[in-house]
Amino acid sequence: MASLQGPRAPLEFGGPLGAAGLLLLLPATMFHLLLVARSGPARLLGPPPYLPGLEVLWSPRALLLLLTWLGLQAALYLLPARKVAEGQELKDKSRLCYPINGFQALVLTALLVGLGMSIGLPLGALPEMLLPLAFAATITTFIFSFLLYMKAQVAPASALAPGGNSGNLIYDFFLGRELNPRICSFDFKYFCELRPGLIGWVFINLALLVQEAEQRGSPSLAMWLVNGFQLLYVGDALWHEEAILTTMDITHDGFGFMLAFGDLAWVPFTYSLQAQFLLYHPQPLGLPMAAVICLINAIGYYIFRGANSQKNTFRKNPSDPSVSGLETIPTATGRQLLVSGWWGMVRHPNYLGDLIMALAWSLPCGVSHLLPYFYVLYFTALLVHREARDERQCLQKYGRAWQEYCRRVPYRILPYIY
Ligand SMILES: NC(=O)C1=CN([C@@H]2O[C@H](COP(=O)(O)OP(=O)(O)OC[C@H]3O[C@@H](n4cnc5c(N)ncnc54)[C@H](OP(=O)(O)O)[C@@H]3O)[C@@H](O)[C@H]2O)C=CC1
Ligand SMILES: CC(C)CCC[C@@H](C)[C@H]1CC=C2C3=C(CC[C@@]21C)[C@@]1(C)CC[C@H](O)C[C@@H]1CC3
Repeated sequence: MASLQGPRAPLEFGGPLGAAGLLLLLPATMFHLLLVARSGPARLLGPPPYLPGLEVLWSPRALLLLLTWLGLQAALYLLPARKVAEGQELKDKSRLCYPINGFQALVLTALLVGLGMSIGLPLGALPEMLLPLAFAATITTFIFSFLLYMKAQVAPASALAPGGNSGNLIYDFFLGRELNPRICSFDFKYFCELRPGLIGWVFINLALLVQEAEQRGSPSLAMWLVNGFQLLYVGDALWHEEAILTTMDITHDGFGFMLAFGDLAWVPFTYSLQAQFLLYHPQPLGLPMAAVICLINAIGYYIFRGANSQKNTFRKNPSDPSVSGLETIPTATGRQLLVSGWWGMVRHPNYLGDLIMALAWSLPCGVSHLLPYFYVLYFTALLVHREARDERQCLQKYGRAWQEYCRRVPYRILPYIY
């Protein structure tokens, strides 16, 4: 049976009040963005054009489509995988196994959607359904998070996350109580983190591109760039799926409303904001500017992938020739910290690359509106907050060695600035 964590576990996200605020603010922001993106003025900070009633938001067809999508992704998750990876060691010294077949799921989904389109699947009709789909996803994640909360009631104490077990219902519902909720070998958090939302984002983008082609004869260059960049990002995440097993989402955070809503609603419906904006507000983009934006995305991707791969290779095999020459700091845990290469430049080079890419995704939308830059603003806040959380956890894990790392590499994300 689940027991509550010790009284000293620090509360995050502003405690119960912050969690309650975010429970309302996150869905409200998502609907605001969806409504504003299709409005004429498209003002991020202005009021929404109208407040949709239940007859606009609720659609059994949208719910059915969402459930079919989740079912399809779950079926693809259960297909034989090219590899089964082991996760980090758990409190009880065991390790869970995870199928590595996310990229396969993306390719098979693309084939199925392609096949569907060839026999008349109206993908271009999807943009009109985004509001009811987002509403269905919101209701589904509230119900899902409640079920996850209830499941944690009967989980053994060793299965609980370090946070999310404060005893406060709202806080624990938001953060998530159980670390790796599973039914048999089906891992809900791992499944949600990379599959339905991330792959859904790509296909929502594609639907917006198809709709633009139907409306204007062909997709705009700006729409191609946004689709291409974000497909690269999602394809990369699924190709390197195993890397997710060492992220704080999998190793530290419980699975509750924050991640369930983030994965299943926030990612597909707000990360596709640039493509939504472009459908309703076409932007001229010349080839020279497009080339500059491609270069910015390439630089961002180079840093992001270089940093992530360097750390992942080092963590898997420190004597790999590509990392064995790097300078390191030993820690009391037996693990080492890289202090040269990408990780000697700033303490989170992968975040820097990710932020540069975020900028490249918004630039095709021009500079006439702030709305398409919402992702850059939100993502900066998310990564600054995430960096602080990671820093706290690393200080706890590595103590003096972490302090030494901070002394040797003083900047967190942006060299000489932050
Ligand atoms: N698009 C989006 O919405 C989001 C994208 N991301 C992206 O996902 C990726 C993963 O991010 P995230 O999980 O936050 O964190 P990181 O991949 O940056 O992992 C942080 C961990 O890396 C290890 N580490 C830190 N410094 C060093 C060092 N010098 N040498 C060796 N290991 C070190 C530590 O863990 P240990 O020592 O235990 O290995 C630390 O806890 C990033 O590229 C990020 O940009 C993240 C969040 C949201
Ligand atoms: C809006 C909420 C307050 C927070 C929601 C957070 C989630 C949207 C993100 C938490 C960590 C994420 C990661 C990714 C996507 C966004 C979420 C789920 C990636 C899968 C994106 C692709 C990268 O290559 C890996 C990322 C891991 C973390």
